[in-house]
Order: sequence, then C-alpha cells, then structure tokens
Amino acid sequence: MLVTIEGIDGSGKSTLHQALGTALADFSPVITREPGSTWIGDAVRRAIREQADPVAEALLFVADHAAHLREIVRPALAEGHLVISDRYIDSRYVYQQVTLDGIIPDPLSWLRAVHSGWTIIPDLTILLAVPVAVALERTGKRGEGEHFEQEHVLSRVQEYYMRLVEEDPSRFVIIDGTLPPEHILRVASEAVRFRHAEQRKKRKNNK
Ligand SMILES: Nc1ncnc2c1ncn2[C@@H]1O[C@H](COP(=O)(O)OP(=O)(O)OP(=O)(O)O)[C@@H](O)[C@H]1O
Ligand SMILES: Cc1cn([C@H]2C[C@H](O)[C@@H](COP(=O)(O)O)O2)c(=O)[nH]c1=O
Repeated sequence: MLVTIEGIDGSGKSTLHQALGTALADFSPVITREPGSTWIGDAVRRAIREQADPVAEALLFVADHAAHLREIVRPALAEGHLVISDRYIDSRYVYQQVTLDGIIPDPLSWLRAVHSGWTIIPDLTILLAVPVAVALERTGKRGEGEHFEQEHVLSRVQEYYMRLVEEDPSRFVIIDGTLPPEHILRVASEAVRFRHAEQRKKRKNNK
C-alpha cells in the first residue's frame, strides 16, 4: 500500500513522516521521500537553488519521480511493504501548476499527461493543512529571495491541493496541521491502519 504525505512547505510533513515510521513500526514500512537522495534528487535541489527554467525544473522533478518509482516504490510494493512517501505526485500537480502558469497553456493537464501510464496513484494521501502565515513562520522564510516559500505561491499551492481533494475525496485525509504533533500522528496512523485493513478485506473478497 502506498501512502503519501502532502502539504505546503512548513505544514509539518517531515515531522509526521518520521513519527509515522515509528508509530507504524509493526508494518515495517519503507520510509521515503521526493525529491529523493539520488543524483537526480541532487539535480532537482540544484535547479531549485539556481532558479532554473520552470519547464526544466518540472521535468527534473518528474525524472526524480521516475527514479523513485523504479528504485524504491515499485520494488517495495512488489514485496508487499507499506510505503510512506513525504511528498509525491501531488506536489508536482500543485507546485508546478503555479510555476508553469503562463508558460504552458494548461499546466495541470500537461503534468497529468507527463505522468500518465507509468506512475502509481497513492492508496491514501494525508494532506496537512495550515494557514500560509503559520507555515512561513515555522520555516522562518519571509518570502524575499525564496523560490516556493512565498505567500502568493503557497496560497495558490494550498488552493490547488484543495481542488485535488475535491476531485478525488476518497484518496485524501485532511488533517489540521496546527494541532499538536501527537494528535496529528494519532489521526494519521489510524487512517493508515484503517485503509490498510480495508484493502486487505477487499483483496480477500476478490479471491
Ligand atoms: N503540529 C505542529 N505544531 C507546531 N509546530 C510544528 C508541528 N509540526 C511541525 N512543526 C514544526 O514546524 C517546522 C516545520 O516542520 P516540518 O519540517 O515537519 O515541515 P515540512 O512540511 O516538512 O516542511 P518543508 O516542506 O519545508 O520541508 C519544524 O520546526 C517543526 O518542528
Ligand atoms: C516533490 C516536489 C517538491 N517541490 C518543492 C516543494 C518544496 O518547496 C521543495 C523541496 O521539497 P521539501 O519537501 O521542502 O524538501 O520542492 C515541487 O515544487 N515539486 C515537486 O514535485
């Protein structure tokens, strides 16, 4: 089963991701993230740092996703592991929808087409929702000279996340990211356990 954690920068994804690894240790989960730790991930981080051309940057994120699927996600799922990824496909659908605006006519359709036929859609996505001001306060970023961590960028990213939820509500669990971390962890780990049990039941009924 593939679980992803999404949200704007500073929403608390990494904190939850790390804690979920421990709270769900009985599943021996594979804990992973995008952008990843391969040379492609390094190239993505360089593109962010150097504010590369938005199309080049988007394609590097996609290349990182392909490597992530090949090297970690597919093998782990094939062995029946629970995979929990800090950021995944939806990050592209929302962040690159902003960065490609005005460059590509319909960025979301383009992004979907680029992923079509080879990606794996998550079984469950936990979306941490926090006000942009709280997120910026947490990351200590005030917008100046930042690439993504700017009020006007993160506001749109947050709005686009909500549109994805509207399109496919059964995949998402939205958690208020301003709640105490232990509360968020409890809700998230219960959601994962519930979805896992549901899927096992479905598989058993299909046999
Ligand atoms: N529920 C919470 N309540 C208060 N502070 C939190 C909470 N969760 C995380 N934080 C704090 O907010 C900051 C950002 O958290 P974290 O790194 O987990 O966010 P993130 O979404 O992974 O950020 P980024 O996308 O920028 O990597 C950290 O200082 C963390 O300790
Ligand atoms: C996967 C992915 C990420 N981003 C952006 C979001 C963040 O600002 C940075 C780095 O991610 P981190 O979680 O803070 O390490 O990259 C993006 O724009 N598109 C993506 O697909």
